[in-house]
Amino acid sequence: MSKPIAHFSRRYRFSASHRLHAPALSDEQNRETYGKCNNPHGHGHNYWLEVTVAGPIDPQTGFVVDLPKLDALVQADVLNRFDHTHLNQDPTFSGDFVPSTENLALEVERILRRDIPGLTSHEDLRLVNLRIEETRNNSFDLSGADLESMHREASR
Ligand SMILES: Nc1nc2c(c(=O)[nH]1)N=C([C@H](O)[C@H](O)COP(=O)(O)OP(=O)(O)OP(=O)(O)O)CN2
Ligand SMILES: [Zn+2]
Repeated sequence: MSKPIAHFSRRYRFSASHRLHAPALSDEQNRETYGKCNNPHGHGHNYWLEVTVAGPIDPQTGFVVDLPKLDALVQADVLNRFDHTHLNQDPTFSGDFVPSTENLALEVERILRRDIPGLTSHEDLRLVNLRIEETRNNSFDLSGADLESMHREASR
């Protein structure tokens, strides 16, 4: 019989600044589109990142994932890269890829999709939801079917 699958979520905190500005738009269009977030001086957020993985529960440990290993991965690949940085200066966001929270979620997903299967020996561990909360009111999810179709596209 196959092992029961469970979802496990873990939250992380990081702080970063950004300016929402699309190089392809005029200054006026940028102001119209992004309003106060287009201020040339930028502004900061204390982001929450929530990572949800799914996989078989190991009958010996009772765990879906080894937490210190997941923490070390997120720390090394995501938090060390973005915490206390200006996102517009990150190479990913230095061109046309605006550092909106949607695009930040896409970049974090790209990194974690690559590295999460390596956390277990069976490689059945999958990233099934990624949430970034930018403010108390704004949050962005990449989830379920959307992630699956992104994975299929990427592996073509
Ligand atoms: N679709 C998106 N819209 C907006 C994004 C985004 O990433 N995707 N980001 C922003 C800003 O970065 C902005 O700083 C958020 O500001 P605001 O909407 O004013 O924030 P809140 O009202 O939720 O919170 P306060 O801290 O009370 O200002 C804007 N839009
Ligand atoms: Zn902002």
